Parts: sequence; C-alpha cells; structure tokens
Amino acid sequence: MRDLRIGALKMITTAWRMDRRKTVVSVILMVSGAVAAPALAAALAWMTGAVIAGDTAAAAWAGVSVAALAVAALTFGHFAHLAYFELSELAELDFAEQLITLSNGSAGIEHHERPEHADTLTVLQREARQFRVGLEALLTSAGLLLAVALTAVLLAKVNPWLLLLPLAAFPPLLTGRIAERISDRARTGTAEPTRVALNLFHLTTSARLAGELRVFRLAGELRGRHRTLWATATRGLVRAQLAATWVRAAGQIVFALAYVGAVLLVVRDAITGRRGVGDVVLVIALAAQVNQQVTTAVTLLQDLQRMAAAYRRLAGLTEVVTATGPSRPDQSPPDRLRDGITLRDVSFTYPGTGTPVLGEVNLKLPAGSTVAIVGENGAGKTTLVKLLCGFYQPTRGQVLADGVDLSRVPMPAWRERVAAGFQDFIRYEFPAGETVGVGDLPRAGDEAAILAALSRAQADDVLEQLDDGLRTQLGKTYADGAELSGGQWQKLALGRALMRSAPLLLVLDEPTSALDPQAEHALFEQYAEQARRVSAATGAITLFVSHRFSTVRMADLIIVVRDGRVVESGSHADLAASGGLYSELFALQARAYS
Ligand SMILES: Nc1ncnc2c1ncn2[C@@H]1O[C@H](COP(=O)(O)OP(=O)(O)OP(=O)(O)O)[C@@H](O)[C@H]1O
Repeated sequence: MRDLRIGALKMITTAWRMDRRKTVVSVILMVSGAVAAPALAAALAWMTGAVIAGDTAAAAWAGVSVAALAVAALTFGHFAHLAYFELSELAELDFAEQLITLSNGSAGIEHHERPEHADTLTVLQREARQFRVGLEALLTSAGLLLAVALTAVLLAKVNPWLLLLPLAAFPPLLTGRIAERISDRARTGTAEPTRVALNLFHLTTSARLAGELRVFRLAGELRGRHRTLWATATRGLVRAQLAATWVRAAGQIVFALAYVGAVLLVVRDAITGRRGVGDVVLVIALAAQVNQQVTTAVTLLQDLQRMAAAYRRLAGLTEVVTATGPSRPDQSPPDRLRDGITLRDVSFTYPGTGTPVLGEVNLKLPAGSTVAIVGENGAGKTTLVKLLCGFYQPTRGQVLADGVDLSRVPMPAWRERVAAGFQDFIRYEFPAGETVGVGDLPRAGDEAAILAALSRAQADDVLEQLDDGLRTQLGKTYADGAELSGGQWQKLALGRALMRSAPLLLVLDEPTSALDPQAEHALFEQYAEQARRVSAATGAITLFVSHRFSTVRMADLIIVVRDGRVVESGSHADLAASGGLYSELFALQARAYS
C-alpha cells in the first residue's frame, strides 16, 4: 500500500511538473465522466418513477438529465484521453530520461556488471510504457473512487443491505493484488533469460555483425538459443499468468454472487410493494455499474501496482547509483601533475566474483611520461585502466594523483581530467565533426579543435574521403549516412579521445587495434613526440595498452602484467636485456614478423 501511495504521488507530481493545465483538465474531465454514470442511473430511476406517476413535466426534465448525463458518461472519458495523452507521452519520456541518467550517473560502472542490477534495468526498460498506462490508471482511479462513493449512497437509500454490494468488491480487489504480485515475481524471475535473449536478438539482427554470423554460420545456432531462452521466460510468465487468473477468478465469483443477491432483494421489495419500479431500475443499473467499477478497479490496481513497482525499482536503482561514489569526496584533483600517479598496494576483485583480478599492485606512473602496459590476454591490463579511470574503486589499496587519493575525489571532477580511447568504442552516428567533437563537449562545435584532434589521431585521411567533410552524416541508420570501415571508425574514436586539451591522464586501451601495425607505429611515434611536449606543461601521463611491441618499445616506462600482478617494469632497453617475460614476448613477436 505504501508503494502504491508513493507511486501515485510521484506520478501526479510528474504530471503536474509536466503541464499543470492539462493535468487539471484531465482530472476534471475524468472525474465528471466517471461520476456521470451513477448519476445517470439515478436520473433513469427518476424518469421511470415520473412516467409511471404520469408527471409529464418531471418526466421531461428527467429525460433531459438522462440525455445530458449519458453524453457526459460516454464522452468525457474520450476528451480526458486527449488531455492526458500528451501528459502520458511526457511521463514516459521523463521516465526514459531518468533511466538514461541513472544508467550513466554513477561514479563507477559497477552496477552495470552486477546481475541483479542488470535484471532491474531490464525490467525497467520493458516497463517504460507502464508510466503512460500508470497515469491513465491514476486519473481513472480518482473518478472511480467518487463514482463508487456516489453509487454506495444511492444504494444505501434503497436498502442498506445493498451496501454489501460494493463491499463484495473487496475480495476481487484483494485477489487482484495477489495475482499481480504473482506476475511481478515471475517478471523478476524471468528477467535474466529475457535479457540474454534480447542480447542475442540484438546480435543476430545487427548489420555490423552480419558478416561474422555468416562466416561461422551461427545464425541458426543463435536463433535456437534465442528461442530456448525466450521459451523459458515465456513458460515462467505463462505459469504465473495461469495462477494469477485462477486467483482473480475466485475473487470475481464472490462478487457475482453478491450481484445476484442484490437484484433479487430489490425485486422482492418491489413485489411486496415496499419499493417502486424506479428503485428496481436504479438498482439494476447501479449493480451493473458496480460490477463494471469492480472490474475496472481490479485492472487499475494492477496498472497502479506495476507503476508503483516500477517506481520502487527506480528508487532502488537510484540508491545503488548514488551509493557508488566516494563516501567522502572532499578533495579536488590536482591542476597539473608534478609527481605522478601512484598505485599503492592495489588489489581488485570484480563485484559478485570471488577471484582477485589484481593483487598488491605497486606502481608509479611519473608525471609527463608515456607508459605502456603489456601482458597476455586476461592478465588484468584493462582492469588496471578501469581503476585509473575511476570506473571502479580498488577493493584494497589506493590510487593517488600527486598524493590525492582518488577515492576522495568526486568522480566527475576526475573524469574531466581524464581522456580515453577504448577498443570497444562507440560508433556515434552523428555528423563526422560531432562524432569527434563530443570528446570535449564544451568544444564539440569548434572546427579548429576538431581538425587538430583529427590530425593528432592521423585521421585526416578519413575526413578527405567524406563528401561533406565534418558535416557528413555518419552511419547506416540514416538513409544518406556514410558508412565507414572499422579502422576509419576507430580513427575517429581516437580523434575523439584526443579532443581534450589538458587531461592529466590520457588512456588509450588498444584504440588502434583495427589499424595495421605500421599505421599504429607511425601514429604513436608522432603522438608520443607531441605528448612529451604537451606534458612538459601539464605533467600529463599517456598510458596505453597494446599488444604490438613496435609501439610499446617507444614508451618511457613499460609495465608487464601477468595474472593480475606487475611482474616487470622499466624501459624497453632495460626489460629487453633482463631476459624476463618482456624479452620473451618481444622476441616471440619479432620472430613472427621477421
Ligand atoms: N566485468 C568483469 N567481471 C568479472 N570479471 C572480469 C570482468 N572483466 C574482466 N574480468 C576478468 O578479469 C581478468 C582480467 O581481465 P582484463 O580485461 O583486465 O584483461 P586484459 O589484460 O585487458 O586482457 P585482454 O588483453 O584480453 O584485453 C580476466 O580474467 C577477466 O575474466
């Protein structure tokens, strides 16, 4: 009940915030339309009584009232619909925006990787429409409550025993709630197979992956898996629906018996002459309405409960997201790095797993240096990068920027000083200039800055091939959008990473994997040279992850990671001469290329 109250309050404040006039008009129309129905029954009874009594004037007035109330009862709801249609659209948009903000609003990305939060997100994504239905349900409920009250008064006037009729509405309401809880549990229980199935659906329908699916002839296999998962989820939902339907039907049977009893009662009173024919008409009309009111109330309650559950989930998610930031963000990141970034006894275990991925990492990334991280697949390189970007907090130990503990720095402030390019970059289907410019939002439209970033990323050639230069719309989602090759998209992504003019840390996690080794080498050679010059002023550190030793060897400092531990660090010359893992991997790659 508390959830319901909170949900209703939130929904109505959202509508009020969106458009006050439309909210008021919707409420008035909805309430008047709903109250008109029992009033119509009363007018019918009045008309029948007047006709039987031969009172022509009263019968005429009653007839006019019947006509007016019938029009109100039948049409106000539709006009209300017009008024709240836009409100509902806005409520859905408001919800979608909240979800986008929440998905991206946390300091870290931990909640994305926890299955229970991923499940909550999946349910919320699917429940987005519930916010539109919820508003309609709320407005209808307000009218319904008044209609029920008026109906109760009219029935009590005929025979107080008839008040039992609305009371008989409670069993269906109760069973309706139980049924909705059963369905809600099923939705949560089937969230995981649904999420995985949706993911497979996305994979199998994405134009980008069509080639790989064909080469491996995976479409059939994935379609089969998709079907199995979907069937599992559907089985769970259908089973719950069946149980819910039986529970609901039990409540409705109680009401049906009460309905028959009420009609028999007033017919008996009419036969014995205690009540007039008008009262029989009134009770038959009202009893039918009570039946309708109960059915509507049960459906509304389901909608309201789903809306309340969606708000509850949203609140839960908000709590998780706001709880992931530093507990005492009382420090600011340094303006420039003088000493560097230090990792002190850093260990890390991904949330929800028991195996440490990084253990006791002690590292110093000197200010102004270019640092390369190397290691075999799964060694922990990207995880190290994620900690430096503040996506996660270390499970133990500290990351310090010039002595300032990052766990005490508000993450948005740290992120403003970090620039990054990842292997899993996003293909923003914007005009080419914007695709690069969003790397530094305040300068997203600054053509000179964009061209400079593209030149740093050695991506001028991509631009030359675009018909309309920076203004060329990218992406096949648009009919006239230009499609780029994987390497071209990656070059633009690299340009985006290089948009920020004065980051303290530039992270490049295999951002050039789609380029050929020569192109990567040339790019880094030029880039490292520039980075050294720029970092003389800001102390910026450039950290890159690469599997290509021709690139790695250019770094001032090379860090070798194995099984989550730093096993070697030093310059290329030192490490190559030491005969350790680095020299072994280097020699292996050199042989492969020679
Ligand atoms: N989100 C996650 N949840 C749980 N474990 C993870 C997660 N991401 C990575 N891991 C695990 O952490 C370990 C290190 O992964 P990481 O991505 O840091 O390796 P890497 O050195 O960057 O590898 P690669 O060269 O293949 O990119 C791996 O064993 C991986 O399975």
